[in-house]
Amino acid sequence: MRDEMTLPDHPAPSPDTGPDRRRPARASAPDVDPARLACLHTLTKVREDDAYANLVLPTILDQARLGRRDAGFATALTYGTLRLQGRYDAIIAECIDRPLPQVDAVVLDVLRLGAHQLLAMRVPTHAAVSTTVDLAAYSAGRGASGFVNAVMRRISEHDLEDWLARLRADASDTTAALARAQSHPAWVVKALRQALKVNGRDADGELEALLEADNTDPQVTLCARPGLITVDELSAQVRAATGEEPRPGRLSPYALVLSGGDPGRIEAVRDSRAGVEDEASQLVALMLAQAPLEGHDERWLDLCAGPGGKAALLGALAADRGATLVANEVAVHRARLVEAAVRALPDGVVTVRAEDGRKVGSQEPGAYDRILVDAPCSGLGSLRRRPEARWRRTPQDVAALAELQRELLAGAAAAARPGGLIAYVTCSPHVLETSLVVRDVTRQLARAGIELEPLHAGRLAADLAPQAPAGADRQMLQTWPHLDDSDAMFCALLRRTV
Ligand SMILES: C[S@@+](CC[C@H](N)C(=O)[O-])C[C@H]1O[C@@H](n2cnc3c(N)ncnc32)[C@H](O)[C@@H]1O
Repeated sequence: MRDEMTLPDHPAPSPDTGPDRRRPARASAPDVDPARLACLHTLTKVREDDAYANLVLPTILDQARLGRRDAGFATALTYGTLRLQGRYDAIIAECIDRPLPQVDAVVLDVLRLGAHQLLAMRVPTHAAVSTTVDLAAYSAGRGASGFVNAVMRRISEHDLEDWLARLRADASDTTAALARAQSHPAWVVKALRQALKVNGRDADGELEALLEADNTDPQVTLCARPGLITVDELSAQVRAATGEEPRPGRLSPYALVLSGGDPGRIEAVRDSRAGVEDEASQLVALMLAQAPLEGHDERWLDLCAGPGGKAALLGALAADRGATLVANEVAVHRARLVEAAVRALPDGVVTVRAEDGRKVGSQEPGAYDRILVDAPCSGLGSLRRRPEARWRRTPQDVAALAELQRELLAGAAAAARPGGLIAYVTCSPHVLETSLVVRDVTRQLARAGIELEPLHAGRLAADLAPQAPAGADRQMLQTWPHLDDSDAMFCALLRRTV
């Protein structure tokens, strides 16, 4: 590839022409676009401090005092760059003479931001190149700007389609081609292919669409908590605050979907009568609440409740039913978030606890009628909303989480009364965190004299959702970003028979 590309006006870009760390001659701040600088600060915090972009970006935008338009541009640029970092690194690697790891980390972040503007945003080439060069000069010294200028010009010689074809052509196999072109680690590509297969889907036909869906900006989904606010009332508040007409949910009767914007401008969100919650999350909470149950139906448990979206919906449904909910969360600061999420509910409906959920089975055996185990997981089902997550997670994380998930589900089964219901939920379609956990725990408990009977979660989902999810034919429900426009949420519904 490198040989095919000629750069008559510019020297071959090389890390040698990168920033001179000894004597950085920086451009002055007025040369730098504050929106792009805010993006670079965020990327630096994500890289150096393991920060979450969605947590640090709003503060950085506030400090930069950007107007709404510039803040929107900076948000799209930051999230898009983080999601597509793998694709851009592969492209940048084709444009330089040295291995990518030899490029200064700040310069590489600047180049990634530049590549996203050239290939995924409607920024004119000259503006993308000149602002990126200015950003390099300001953040890494004037010595970096020649290098960045040359790389940006090489990137701009091809459009996205052309680059993707080149990345695919240079890849060693299909997984590597998808990993490079669709910007996912290869192990995640393999795990998602397996998840599609296990769920009876056309893995080869659908995988690229799933990966592509992970690369899109998520919409903002609200949940109108029943008994606290109706969907119509919430819709009126959305219109008043944003001027936007939200669309009704497809998977949840309580959902309203907005194209974007700051939900904090909506009064009901501020006072917790509504919350920001993906439709599939709403659906699985509703499924636990509505699954048929014989006998008493008074004591509900949310075993892993923080930050509290599902606890707030379950609490609202429990209040309507005359039931109570214990919302348990091991991390104290996250238990405080649960308290905030449920604060609009009538007193006495929800009790928030901060304990290790693995102990509940021995401490309160047979105590609960309905239990939600929304287990800590890899989050591979919500990659759209967590732009940096795919680059942080490892296969080792998945194995460690699966162990914890098994312990939590086994504890929940012991805490359910005979006849009681358990919803085992993850925001990941990875087979090690989903069906295999359910299979292992069911077998292990059978040996201990506790029987778990699976209910048909897919059918129940189809009955409750305004539109049946794509996986409604399966006993264990799996929703999909590319088919349901939601997170990839897994839900197994289990009845403890003895
Ligand atoms: C997927 S999140 C739950 C999301 C939550 N249900 C909601 O809808 O907002 C998993 C939660 O489990 C918590 N957790 C991790 N280990 C736990 C344990 N041993 N016992 C209870 N909670 C735990 C994590 O701190 C995290 O807040």
